[in-house]
Amino acid sequence: MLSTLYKFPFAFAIVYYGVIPLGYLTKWWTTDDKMKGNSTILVTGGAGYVGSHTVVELLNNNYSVIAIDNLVNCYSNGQNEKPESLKRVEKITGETVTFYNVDIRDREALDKIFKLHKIDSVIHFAALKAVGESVQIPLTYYQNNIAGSSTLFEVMAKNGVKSLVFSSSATVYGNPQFLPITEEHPTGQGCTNPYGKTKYFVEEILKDVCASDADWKVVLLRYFNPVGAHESGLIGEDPSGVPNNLMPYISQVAVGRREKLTVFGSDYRTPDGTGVRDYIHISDLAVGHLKALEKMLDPSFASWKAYNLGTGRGYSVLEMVKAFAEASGKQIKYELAARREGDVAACYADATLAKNELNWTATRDIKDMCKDTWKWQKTNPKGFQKS
Ligand SMILES: NC(=O)c1ccc[n+]([C@@H]2O[C@H](COP(=O)([O-])OP(=O)(O)OC[C@H]3O[C@@H](n4cnc5c(N)ncnc54)[C@H](O)[C@@H]3O)[C@@H](O)[C@H]2O)c1
Ligand SMILES: CC(=O)N[C@H]1[C@@H](OP(=O)(O)OP(=O)(O)OC[C@H]2O[C@@H](n3ccc(=O)[nH]c3=O)[C@H](O)[C@@H]2O)O[C@H](CO)[C@H](O)[C@@H]1O
Repeated sequence: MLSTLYKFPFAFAIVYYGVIPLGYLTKWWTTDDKMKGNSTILVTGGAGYVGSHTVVELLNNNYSVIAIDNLVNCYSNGQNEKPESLKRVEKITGETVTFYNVDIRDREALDKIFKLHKIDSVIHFAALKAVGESVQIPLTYYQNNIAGSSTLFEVMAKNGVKSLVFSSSATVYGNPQFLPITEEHPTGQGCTNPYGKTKYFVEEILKDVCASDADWKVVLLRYFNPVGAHESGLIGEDPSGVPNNLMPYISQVAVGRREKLTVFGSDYRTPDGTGVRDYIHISDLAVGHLKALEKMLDPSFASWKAYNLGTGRGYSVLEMVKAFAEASGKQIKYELAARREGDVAACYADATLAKNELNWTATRDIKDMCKDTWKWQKTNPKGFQKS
């Protein structure tokens, strides 16, 4: 049966998927994943903010990419349309992205993809990520992020694919007990919201999976605060509704979509009283995933390992406002307000381990982060949706 599948992927696709946009079939029919130099990577949540930027780096580095996404948090012209972010990725790279509108909780659909393609590794981004929303609808978050991840891992194991990079977050460290935060910092204890807990729980699941089967290789990447956009200005962060995070809020003030920024807290024990974070350019973050894939090919790499991805340098809210005003030439109106519940005063990484073991270090500074965000925002004031 399997050999038939590989010989006749076209027919298989029609039988199992019914109506599929012709482009995808053409891709299956004409492109042998192995024709490219590097390996084939399944990217879950590939149409999202971090996913799309990582797909650019993968394609630029000769990997073949199979992207899946259920479109819950990305813009598409229709259920059978490739998401706009991935169309833009194709424009940037000149390469085609194979895309499936699939939910990671859909075991059968996932299994078919693993059987259609010879997948070498998985980069797992797909998740719901709004902290406030996760407090309102925790079961949805546990179902999507934990049950979804566990289904994905089961399908991977069944198909003999046991190499994974997981999108984790500095949120697993909770309220920092020391700064800068190293990977040795305790995790899980201070996770105060369901979203943060899902990151911690999935990390724990993966550690157990590695302990049970020595064939698994897992890299947990703990992101600090990803910001910025691809230097082309073609892809970037596209939050729906009012942005929760600082950088997209500032850029929407600059472009005139919002009147002013509310600065949450000016009485923290930080140099100017506002919260300090380790902002990292999204393209640097994306490169970190390629370094993680390379690391897992090292014969000495076994089981799992966690790495911080940050710059190691913290910036306050007011420093970010100033840097963005300089990059955009726009005045950023703001007002000082009370602290936001759940916020910590300061959080920044010790990224030495990633430097030493992944040969990765952030290369873009705060000016690049603001310049690229502004380029994306001013050329796409409404994000990917054109009108
Ligand atoms: N952006 C950040 O600030 C940040 C920080 C730390 C960690 N992370 C993690 O990085 C990953 C990517 O984040 P992002 O900022 O790109 O978010 P995003 O929402 O832009 O991308 C996630 C993508 O996953 C898709 N998705 C969600 N649930 C799915 C499901 N069940 N099946 C298939 N697709 C699904 C969404 O449609 C979306 O396109 C997430 O796991 C997130 O928790 C993000
Ligand atoms: C509690 C919370 O949401 N945590 C998430 C948020 O971390 P952070 O809270 O670190 O990121 P953020 O961008 O929401 O906030 C950064 C800093 O800006 C401040 N700020 C933010 C928005 C605003 O309108 N005004 C303002 O002053 C905020 O108080 C903090 O000091 O985002 C991260 C990704 O980037 C992770 O997803 C975290 O889990």
